[in-house]
Amino acid sequence: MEIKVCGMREPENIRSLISEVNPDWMGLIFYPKSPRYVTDEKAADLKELPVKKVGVFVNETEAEILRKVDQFGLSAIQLHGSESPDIVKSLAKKTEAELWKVISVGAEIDWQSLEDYLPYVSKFLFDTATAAHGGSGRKFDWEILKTYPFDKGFLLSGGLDEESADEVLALRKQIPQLQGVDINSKFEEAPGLKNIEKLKNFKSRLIHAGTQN
Ligand SMILES: O=C(O)c1ccccc1N[C@@H]1O[C@H](COP(=O)(O)O)[C@@H](O)[C@H]1O
Repeated sequence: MEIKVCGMREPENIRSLISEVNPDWMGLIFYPKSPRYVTDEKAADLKELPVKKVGVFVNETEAEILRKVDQFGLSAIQLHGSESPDIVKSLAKKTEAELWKVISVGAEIDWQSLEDYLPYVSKFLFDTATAAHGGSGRKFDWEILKTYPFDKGFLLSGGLDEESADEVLALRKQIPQLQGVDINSKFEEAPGLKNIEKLKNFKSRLIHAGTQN
């Protein structure tokens, strides 16, 4: 199971995250309206860190996304707005960073509407639909994912907390394309500042329980 810890910002907190939690991915939010927004001044501190970084963007221009990939040394681009397949296709021609398309889940998902993204994305990420685009701390009804029709892997997101580990593992037994989780606001002391003990606890529950089954 992959673990992405999103919404990181503070250098000391990031150092602890890398040395004590060692997640597969660390997310930096480049959406100016987010309380977890990472400014350009942080680039020098963050570029060379020994962790794969994912930039989170909401309907951002292509030029700005590509600038941030270079400036922050991003390994993946998480498109968390209403970016069309054409935008993703165009980005795919211009960067080697992985492209992840977020699908905001409300009552239903039109699976057919995801087909045009398939050639260009490394994975999908399912999050709860919210006016603020992300970071809602709310789960959606995961039952809907049992009808996921593609082989492409995806991450599960939206309000995951320490208690979610067992449920995630149970879901994975039914949906092998569920390749990991993205965790954020439920592990925070303040926006952009994570509780390292909670993260360690969640990871060990996910890994330990995963090896028992
Ligand atoms: O966290 C934010 O502020 C944010 C703002 C705009 C787009 C995405 C954002 N975060 C992403 O939201 C999901 C779920 O977060 P949560 O667990 O519900 O707090 C996660 O993918 C973050 O990358």
